[in-house]
Amino acid sequence: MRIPLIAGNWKMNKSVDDARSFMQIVSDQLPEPDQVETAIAAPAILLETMIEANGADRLRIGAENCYYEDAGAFTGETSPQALDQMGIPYVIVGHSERRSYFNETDDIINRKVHAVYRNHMTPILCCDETMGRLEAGEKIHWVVSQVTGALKDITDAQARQLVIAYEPSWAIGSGKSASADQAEEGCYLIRQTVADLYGDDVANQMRVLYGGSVNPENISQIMAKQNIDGVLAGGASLDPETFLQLVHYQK
Ligand SMILES: O=C[C@H](O)COP(=O)(O)O
Repeated sequence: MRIPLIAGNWKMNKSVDDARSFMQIVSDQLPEPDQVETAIAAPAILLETMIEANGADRLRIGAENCYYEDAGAFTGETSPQALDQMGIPYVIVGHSERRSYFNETDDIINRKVHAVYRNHMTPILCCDETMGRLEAGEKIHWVVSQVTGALKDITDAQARQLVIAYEPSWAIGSGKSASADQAEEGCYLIRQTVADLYGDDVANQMRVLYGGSVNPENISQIMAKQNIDGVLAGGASLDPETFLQLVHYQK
C-alpha cells in the first residue's frame, strides 16, 4: 500500500520567525505518519529552527535543494552529507524553478539524485511540462526523457523508495491547476516510464505526486485518482491553516 504524502514546498517565502510560528500551529494537528505522511520542504537556513519546533515529530522536514558533492570548495552550496546529519529525510530535486532559473540539466539532476541516495535520503524528483510542449504533442517524450535522465544508474532498490512529482509549469503558481484527469494522465505516464525502466513491482511501490495550484478545494478530486499518491503544494503550504486543510483532505 502506498501511504499518501502531502508535501509543501515553501520556496524562498518565509523568515525564521514565520517558520517557528508555522510549526507551533501545525505540529500537533497532523495525522499519524502511517496514515497520511506530511512534509514541508524549506530552505536550508530554516531547517534547524523547524526541527527544533517539530513537537510531535510528525512532520517530515525536507530540503528544497542540495549540491551533488558531499563536501569541498563549493561556496554557497548545501551539503547533502550535512542534511543527512541533521536527520533530513527528503530533498526536492529537479524543480522547474531550478531547471529554468539555475540552468539545472538532466545530468546535474541525475548527480543530485545520486547524492541524495548516497546520503541516505529520498529524492522528491520533479518533472515539469510546459504548455508549449503540451500543445505541440511533446508531453510524453518530455516527461519520459526527464524521468529517464534523472534516474540514470539508479538501482532498483533506490527507485523503489523514490517520490516523483508531476508538476506542469503552466499550473505552478498560476492558480490554474491541471484538472484531476490531466494530473492523473501525467502521473500515470511517470509510473509507466518507471515500469518500463524497473518493472511493475518497483513502479507500483513508488509514490507519484501532483503539484501545481493545489488548494483545499481541488485536493480531494486530485487525491481520488488511482496513480496520484499525494501532492506537492507551493502557495497553499505557506499558511498553516490552509496546509492543515490539505493534510486533512479526507475529512
Ligand atoms: O513545488 C511546488 C510547485 O511549484 C507548486 O506550486 P503552487 O502550488 O504554488 O502552484
